[in-house]
Amino acid sequence: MSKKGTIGVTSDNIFPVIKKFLYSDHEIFLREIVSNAVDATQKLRTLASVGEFKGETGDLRVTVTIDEAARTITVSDRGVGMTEEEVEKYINQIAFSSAEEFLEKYKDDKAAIIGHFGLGFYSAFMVSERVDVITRSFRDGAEAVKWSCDGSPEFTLEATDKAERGTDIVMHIDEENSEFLGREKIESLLTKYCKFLPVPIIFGKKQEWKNGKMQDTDEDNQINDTHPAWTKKPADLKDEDYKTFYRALYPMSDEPLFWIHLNVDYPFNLTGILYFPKIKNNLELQRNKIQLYSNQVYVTDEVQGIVPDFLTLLHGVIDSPDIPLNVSRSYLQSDSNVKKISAHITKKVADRLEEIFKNDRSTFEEKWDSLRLFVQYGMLTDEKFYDRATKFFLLSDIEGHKYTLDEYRTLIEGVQTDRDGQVVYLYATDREAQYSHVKRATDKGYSVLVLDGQLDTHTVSQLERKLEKTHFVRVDSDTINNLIRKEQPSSEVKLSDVERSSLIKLFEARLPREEKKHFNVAFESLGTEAEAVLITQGEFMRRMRDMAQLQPGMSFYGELPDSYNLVLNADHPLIARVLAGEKEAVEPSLTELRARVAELQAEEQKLSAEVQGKKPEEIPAATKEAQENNAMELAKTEGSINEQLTTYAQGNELIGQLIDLALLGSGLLTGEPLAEFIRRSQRLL
Ligand SMILES: Nc1ncnc2c1ncn2[C@@H]1O[C@H](COP(=O)(O)OP(=O)(O)OP(=O)(O)O)[C@@H](O)[C@H]1O
Repeated sequence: MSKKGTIGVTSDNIFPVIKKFLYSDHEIFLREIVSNAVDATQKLRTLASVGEFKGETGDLRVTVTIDEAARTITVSDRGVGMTEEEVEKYINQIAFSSAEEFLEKYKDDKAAIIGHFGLGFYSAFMVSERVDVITRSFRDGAEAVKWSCDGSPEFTLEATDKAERGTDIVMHIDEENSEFLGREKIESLLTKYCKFLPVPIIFGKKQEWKNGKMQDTDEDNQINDTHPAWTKKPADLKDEDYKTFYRALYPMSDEPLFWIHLNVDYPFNLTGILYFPKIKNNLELQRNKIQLYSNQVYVTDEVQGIVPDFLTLLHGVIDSPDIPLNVSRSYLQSDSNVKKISAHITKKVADRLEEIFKNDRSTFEEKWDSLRLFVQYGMLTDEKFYDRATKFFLLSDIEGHKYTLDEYRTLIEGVQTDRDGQVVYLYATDREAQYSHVKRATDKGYSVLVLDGQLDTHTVSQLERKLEKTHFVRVDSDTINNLIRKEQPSSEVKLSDVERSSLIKLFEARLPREEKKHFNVAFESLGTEAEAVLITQGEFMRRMRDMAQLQPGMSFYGELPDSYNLVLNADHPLIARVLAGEKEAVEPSLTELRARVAELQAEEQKLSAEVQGKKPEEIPAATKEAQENNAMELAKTEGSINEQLTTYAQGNELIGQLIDLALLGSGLLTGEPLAEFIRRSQRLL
């Protein structure tokens, strides 16, 4: 028997297309050819188990060999093999037409196909100038045949000698792809794609270092673990087995925190193990660690679109023959199986966390810091996950105690409800820098949370939206009496208008002048025991700015300067001392100017009364002019007062010292201003 033929092609020659196709992904040929060998082996096992094959199955292994001199890679199996008719049918017709169909379908979208599955046998032509298939069917009396094709649509098919059942695929590697003739290259590809195939894959012998070089030992070099942990029953696995498997997947990683063994067979098939890694404070670095398999064949480690975004932070393996692989990612997301799979995994992950929380809260709390970012990300991006996570999401207070949302509410409700019935959650983002504010709050009997994570700003907004009558306020956003506003109004500030405006000028004169910071002087009556001067930063603007840093489209807030309040405690003796000093040193020379200001202000009021209710055109020109002149003189006189106050303030160390103490109390005094503060303090001492 010897035969020549032409593969039934519609297009002239699709081989050049195959060669170019997926140029950067030529390596997948090895996965395709080895998994065909594994399929053929599995089929034989099945036939043997149902009694259709009665002979000896023998050692069912797949071997991969390289012959550098002959420039070939051979993949051999002892599976079902093919008869001549089967070669005609499967290799010439089915394999060819499916390759052609595949190319036609995805010629514009090839990069988007998951793991580039489906090209099958013909992917061998991406790297070969000729491919031989030497095969003998398992059927009694079947004769061996050799099919050979050099990449043109012509092939030959002839009888050949082959003692054993099974198939050898011999790929004659072309010049361009010589790299695939290297042992290390092939070993690394086999490790990537075939590490967990269910039939032993043997690639040469294990090597050892001997007489100054690497030499073969007698032991076969088996690439794969045919029974990876995820294919076993959870009941048969110990914690150590899960950890060992994790190390096999990610040799350099820290130990995982927890894991989930997935095992579903209805309404779709899915197995796998997902691990919770320690997530450091950077979301991006953690992605793409989940490996996707289809019946133990590695497909891809890019699982976006298959699992919700936040789950891509997990590590591990998902194996599902029900995820359609030869489709584009955009199609995937709308596939109903994929949607179900995605929802199922989300639920399992939440259930598992809840279970650990309930059964072993102390371990859960211990690991919470490494879990928190993941849980928050899930809550923020997945409503269903949010609902489930509210049972185990934890808030940490300044002392490190951890509470669920419900527990915390119960704890603070009594003391921290304001006059409008809002429960106020106080928090610090930096317990060191905000220490003095934290202390004031805890001294007052308030609880303070620590929210210093990458996603906390978003979480705060989410909780305010989700929880009723809930308001989050950072400890330094107002003075202690105003953080949580109660029934009794805070006591009145007893300062005259002139005193107020003098103090504003005096302090403004010494406030730091920075482009990115804006200070506003305010007054409060905080009692003689409280600080003389302190700095607060309004919650709303600060939060908007924090958000702007994390979210594109909010850059408007990001560009605004940081806005702070410098709060002067009118009750404090040091403020009284500043005023007294100013009154003694500056006021005498201001007497005339102050009197003039009073006159001008009275005049201004009189003129305003005259024009009140009149349209601009009804106001006499003389009145308008008088108003303008009056305003100009007022500004000028006030300017002179301010000048003198400023000059005085600049030479007054007490004011400088008070401001610096307030900056220090909010962690805002650094660099040269801090050095100057130290020098001044020494002088004063
Ligand atoms: N090593 C082998 N032993 C026996 N039959 C084989 C072997 N390799 C390929 N075949 C036959 O050739 C057919 C076509 O192979 P091809 O890889 O193109 O497609 P497939 O395996 O059916 O699908 P896939 O696209 O998932 O690889 C197979 O279905 C099988 O019948």
